[in-house]
Amino acid sequence: LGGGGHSALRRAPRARATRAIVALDAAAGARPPRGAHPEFDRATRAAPPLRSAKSWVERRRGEDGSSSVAGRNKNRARNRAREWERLGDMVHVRPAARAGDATRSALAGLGLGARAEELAARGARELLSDTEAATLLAALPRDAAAPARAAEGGAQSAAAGSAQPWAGAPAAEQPGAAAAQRPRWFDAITFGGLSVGPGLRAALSAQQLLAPLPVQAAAFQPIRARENAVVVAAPTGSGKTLAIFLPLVARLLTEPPDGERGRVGGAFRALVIAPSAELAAQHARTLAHLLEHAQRGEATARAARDAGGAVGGARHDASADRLTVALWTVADAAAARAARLLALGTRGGAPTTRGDGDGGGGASSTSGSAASSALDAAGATAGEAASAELQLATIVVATPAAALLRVRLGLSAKCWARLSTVVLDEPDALLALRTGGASRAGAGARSAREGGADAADADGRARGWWEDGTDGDDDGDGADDSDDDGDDGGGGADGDDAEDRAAPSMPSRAARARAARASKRPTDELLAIIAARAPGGFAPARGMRRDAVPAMRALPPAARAPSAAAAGPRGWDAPPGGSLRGWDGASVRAATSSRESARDAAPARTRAPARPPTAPPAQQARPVQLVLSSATVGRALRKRVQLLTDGASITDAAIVVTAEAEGGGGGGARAGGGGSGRGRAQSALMLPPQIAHGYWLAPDGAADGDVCDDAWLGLVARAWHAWLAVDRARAHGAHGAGADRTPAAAAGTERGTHERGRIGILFVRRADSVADATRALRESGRLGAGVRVCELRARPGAASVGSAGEDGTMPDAADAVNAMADAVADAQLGRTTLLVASEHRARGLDVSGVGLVLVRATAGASAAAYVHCAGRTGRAGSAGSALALLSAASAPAYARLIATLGLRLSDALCTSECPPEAEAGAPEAVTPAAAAGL
Ligand SMILES: Nc1ncnc2c1ncn2[C@@H]1O[C@H](COP(=O)(O)OP(=O)(O)OP(=O)(O)O)[C@@H](O)[C@H]1O
Repeated sequence: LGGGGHSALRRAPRARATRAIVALDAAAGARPPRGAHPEFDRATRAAPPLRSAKSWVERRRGEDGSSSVAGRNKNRARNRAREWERLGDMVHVRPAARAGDATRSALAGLGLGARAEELAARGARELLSDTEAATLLAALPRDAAAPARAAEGGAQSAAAGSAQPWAGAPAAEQPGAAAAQRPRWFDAITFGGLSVGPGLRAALSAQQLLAPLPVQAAAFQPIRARENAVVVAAPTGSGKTLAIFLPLVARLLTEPPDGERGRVGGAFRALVIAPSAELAAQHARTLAHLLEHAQRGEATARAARDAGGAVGGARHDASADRLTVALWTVADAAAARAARLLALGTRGGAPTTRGDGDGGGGASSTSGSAASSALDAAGATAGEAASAELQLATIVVATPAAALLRVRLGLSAKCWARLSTVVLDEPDALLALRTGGASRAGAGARSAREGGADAADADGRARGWWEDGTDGDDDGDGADDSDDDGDDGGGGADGDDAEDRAAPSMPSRAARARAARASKRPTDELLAIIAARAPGGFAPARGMRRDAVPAMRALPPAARAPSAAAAGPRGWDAPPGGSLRGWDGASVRAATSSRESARDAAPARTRAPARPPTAPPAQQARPVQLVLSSATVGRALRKRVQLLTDGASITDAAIVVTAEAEGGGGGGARAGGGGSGRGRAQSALMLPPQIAHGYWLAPDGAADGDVCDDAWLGLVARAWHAWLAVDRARAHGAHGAGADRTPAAAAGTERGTHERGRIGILFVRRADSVADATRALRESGRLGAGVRVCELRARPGAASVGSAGEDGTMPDAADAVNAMADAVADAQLGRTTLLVASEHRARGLDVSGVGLVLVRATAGASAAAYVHCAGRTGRAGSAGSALALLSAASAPAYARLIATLGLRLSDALCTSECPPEAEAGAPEAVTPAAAAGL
């Protein structure tokens, strides 16, 4: 096969490997019939011609297919890999093409001769469909993976081009060497092959998840092995959530926390930060499900072992064995009160520091000793409450502001001792990138002052691409907070909300402004604190200019420099010069450290802070793993992460896992990704290719923005009905060219057939428009009598702190999660639901069966926001439609966006008047990579 083929296969988990086999088959002469299926024709036109793969294979046959090919020409190999993957897409549309012999010879060529025989024995005269492949692959001996991994060297040599026939017998019957020759990709095609234990596998099969998706296979080992930094970049709906949680939970389940042999549960070991309460609640529920099943499975296995005396009859301490998950999405009353006092305590006073002779820190500013002691009392109580919770919770899922509020209140040093992983889900939203745009002028200026990364990022190429205020920035800017509620990642709005609830009398505008300022970049601040408090910090510096990171710069040197940490535990000593000035959270931090030192080493006010009593010796500490996951990983984000992880570049600092080839098909962002290898490996915005895109244009004069007037309601209704018609036509199999049939023609086919429920999501721009839009749509009745219209949003107060894992239950974390579950259940009963959500909260939400996304496009719409909204449909390979609702003002922006993303518009999903710009926006016109400045 040559190096290219092998490197493709080595990287390939189940689906791709299957496809590669099929592609090989086709290339070996079994050309699938053109015109057999309209989709197939489309695919063959869009994908590179089969011919090229065939000639490539033939060429390679004539050459020495040795590993040196890959070594000599990596780029070429990568290009070939892409071809394979694209070819592979076609397997879905030609499951019945006949090529049994060719398949067998392909399998034999891959060293899988016995499998080929097995296929033949089954009378398989067809190419493998995905289902067949899954069946076949599931039948493989699970344990076969172990010897292969043990003899990695052999596997690598196989992957590098020296494949030898694999006997194909079950592992037990194979000589170790033969098993070792199996290519590694082959081992990763089942969850068992990934070393996912039986408990976790039970959790997965309870959800009918039978084999890992590509990104899950790719990310498993790096995260499981606690690599310092892992970036998971894959299209929306490609399975990133489990790609991260599976290896994380697998590790937590099997490895005792650092320094605690024999103990698995309890103790805060992982922090998952999500940009919205909705997403955090969804993650908490996913984790709770995994833990519940996994631990039940483990408990059963252990009971069996106990019964057999394998563990010497020792009784397990249940609490030490159980992992639990806690959800922090809003501040609890104590934390809110403490935060209020903190704000009051620092009112009007410049942040003071330990170094200036006042060991009490920032609490001792102009507000006097009464406020200061109240602050200490409230903060200590809240801090202790949070600390106590962390003694029980193994995984905390939180929004940044909610986590920060508790962390600031002074978690005891003990809490940090076992932390091993921090997950930033949607890091670009969490880190609130500001890369240009008028509304960011102030932020840009601030960044420039701070010499931060933002100024450097704000170049022409990145501008506009990452101008993604909808994803958090707006919330971070105190003045804009009024347009949102709850706790967006951008900035601590939840803290404010909680304050309002807990202490309605509080709102001094100045204090609120200060609080907002202090939490301007809560994720940065959180990471800075973690870097300082967790014994191992983040990964060691490599050519890092620490001064470039505002939050890091504010940290005391002992906390910042891993080399310094080696000399002694991290603490809160004042930086040289005794000033913490220049860091937004300085006063709060000073107050926090004051309380800690008061607890840890009284009397604190007269002496330097003591070292945390329980911090393990620095030389034992491993760095905290940082995992980032997003469909939109671009240049600016990489730069920020580079700084946060102290890496010379993100590719050096982190293992970057992408599954772009799997999801970024012909119409998606990948269309333009054929540039440099770097651009491809770290592609920018990714939407799966099976989403059909379209738009509906409002009548002239319709307002832009979230106005719920008659014209707008009519537009929503028209788009909704048109989609229903198309979707029904598709579902009833009378689609002909599928999405390309007209709604009217399609509508005629629906009568007399069984209806399944549909789920759509309508995105409006502002969170406070959600309720209005929902009400207006309900009252207008234009969607039809049977359609339920529901808000998809966590109401402040509905989210709660809770834990799960002990009994497998999760408190009702957020209305949003329940609304999603209801919609799915209703759809199964044949009812149709339209969920209404705000763009801010689009990221990560996973409602299975969403067929339509309606995006209310505005003039300032950003590409990333569109990707995340549209990505709520077409998940895990399912079909979906994304319709933009345009006004005259927003149409040009939409057209640009479509061109930038390289999307194709579906005729059936567009109004007849197509904006000329959109028509002109051929996929090749602007490549995403170029637009993102990759
Ligand atoms: N191994 C699997 N097999 C089949 N379906 C899966 C598998 N893993 C995950 N899924 C399904 O894929 C869907 C999307 O997964 P997930 O939410 O992790 O996507 P994501 O990549 O995080 O998307 P986003 O970028 O939008 O957050 C979920 O409904 C999930 O149940």
